[in-house]
Amino acid sequence: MFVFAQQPSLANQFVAELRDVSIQKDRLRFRRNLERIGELMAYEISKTLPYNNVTIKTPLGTSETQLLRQQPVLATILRAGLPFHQGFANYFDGAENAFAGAYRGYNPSDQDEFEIAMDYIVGPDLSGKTLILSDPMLATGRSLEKVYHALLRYGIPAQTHIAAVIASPEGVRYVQRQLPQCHLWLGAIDTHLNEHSYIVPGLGDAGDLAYGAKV
Ligand SMILES: O=P(O)(O)OC[C@H]1O[C@H](OP(=O)(O)OP(=O)(O)O)[C@H](O)[C@@H]1O
Ligand SMILES: O=c1cc[nH]c(=O)[nH]1
Ligand SMILES: [Mg+2]
Repeated sequence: MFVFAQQPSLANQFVAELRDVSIQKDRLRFRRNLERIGELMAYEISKTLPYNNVTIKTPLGTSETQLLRQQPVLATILRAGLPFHQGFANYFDGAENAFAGAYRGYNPSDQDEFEIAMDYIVGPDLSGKTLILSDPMLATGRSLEKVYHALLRYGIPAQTHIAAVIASPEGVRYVQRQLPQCHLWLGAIDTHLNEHSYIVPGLGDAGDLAYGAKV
C-alpha cells in the first residue's frame, strides 16, 4: 500500500487544500487539486508497470530509453471520480477508459442506511490489461467493490490498482479483505467514519464540492 501522507510530497499540499474550508469552496481549484493528485499518483503507479527498451531516432542520432509496454485502462466512478480520473488520463494519455455511475441510494426511513446504486457502466475489454480504478473517497469501500466486480464483465485484468485521495481505516480494511488482489494507492488515511459513513476529518462531500449540491 502506498500513502502520500506517509512521506514528504507536494501531493500533501493539494490534499490539504481539498480539506481546507477556506479553500475548498473554490470549485475550479477543488477539481484541479483532484486532477493534480491524480497526475502525481499516475506517476507513482507508472514506476511499478512493465517497460520495453526502445531506441528513439533524434535529428542527431539515437537515444536508448524505456517506454511503457502497454497503456492501462483507467476506470472511475461518477461524479467525484471525474476530475481525479482526468489527472490519470493526462499522464496515461493513450489509455482506454471505463466509467461507472454509482451513488449512495438512501433508505427514506433511515438516512444513515444506504445501498450503492449503479445504473451506468461502460468499458473496453479488460482481459490481461492493467486496470487503474480511481475514486477520490474510500469511505466504506462499497462503491469501489461494487464497481470493480461489475467491471469484470469486460474481462479479467492482469493487475488492478485502486487509487483514492482520502480513505477511512474501515474502508481500507474492507477493500483489503474483499479485493486482496488489488494494489492500494492513497493520499491519506483518516481516523474514522462517522454515523453517516462520512470520513472524519475527510473533506465533506467530494461530488458536491466538485460539481455542486444535487437534489
Ligand atoms: O466508500 P463508499 O462508502 O462507497 O463512499 C465513497 C463514495 O462516495 C462518493 O460518491 P457519492 O455517492 O457521494 O456520489 P457523487 O460522487 O455523485 O457525489 C465517492 O465519490 C465514492 O464513490
Ligand atoms: O466522506 C465522504 C464519504 C463519501 N463520499 C464523500 O464525498 N465523502
Ligand atoms: Mg457525493
